[in-house]
Amino acid sequence: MNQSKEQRILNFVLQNAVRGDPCSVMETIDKYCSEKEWAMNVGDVKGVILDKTVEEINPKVALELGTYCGYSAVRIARLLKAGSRLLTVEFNPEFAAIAKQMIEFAGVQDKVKLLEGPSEVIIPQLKKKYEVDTLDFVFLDHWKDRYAPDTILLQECSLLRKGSVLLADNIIFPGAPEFVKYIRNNPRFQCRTYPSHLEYMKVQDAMEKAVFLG
Ligand SMILES: CCCNc1ncnc2c1ncn2[C@@H]1O[C@H](/C=C/CNC(=O)c2cc(-c3ccc(F)cc3)cc(O)c2O)[C@H](C)[C@H]1O
Ligand SMILES: [Mg+2]
Repeated sequence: MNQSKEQRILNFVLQNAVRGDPCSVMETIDKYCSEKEWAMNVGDVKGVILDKTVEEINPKVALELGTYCGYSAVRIARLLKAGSRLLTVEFNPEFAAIAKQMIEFAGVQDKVKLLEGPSEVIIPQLKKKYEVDTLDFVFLDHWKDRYAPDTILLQECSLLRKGSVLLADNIIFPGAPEFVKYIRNNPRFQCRTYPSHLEYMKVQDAMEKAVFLG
């Protein structure tokens, strides 16, 4: 049975990156995906916007929706201070298994908890089962039509507090029109758009930052 693209990405990292070095893992994934096979990692260009947002917030508790191969989980976790944690949600078992290996190879496994399952099931479990009070930072990068419903669900589960920051990938391409409409017209969020480029391509994309006002 021939390998999946995601397995090929992981193997390329295992054979070419430096174990325990998150930057080496990110660079190796970016190299493979820009030279060999494109994949939907946030990438090195939009990744800088993600980095700056995480560094500005310095979250104690961060949530990622849509782990995929673990690229952005490694990217976020490398910036977390001691005692901080990233909860990342992935419902595809094959991708979860690949991401787990990617996170462990990068050496950030002590900061990352990979939660396998759909976000609409996991989000309501965060308080009781995963001992979350509120979330400081949420990175949305899963199915684009799920950004808005999951943002509503986060509020319904009282997981956002005054100042919680959401950062959403792919606002232009593939686009998340329902989310943009919902969040920009919502007086409870202060929004800002960060124009950028689609990972590994010369195509316009953007990220949306939304601060919950409580
Ligand atoms: C219903 C369950 C919801 N709950 C869920 N709960 C848990 N996990 C979930 C849920 N929904 C999805 N996931 C997981 O998240 C991942 C999904 C990621 C999705 N990302 C894109 O579609 C995209 C496309 C392009 C793109 C650009 C240009 C192109 F030409 C083509 C594609 C670029 C980009 O940067 C993109 O992020 C993963 C594959 C999938 O298993
Ligand atoms: Mg994306």
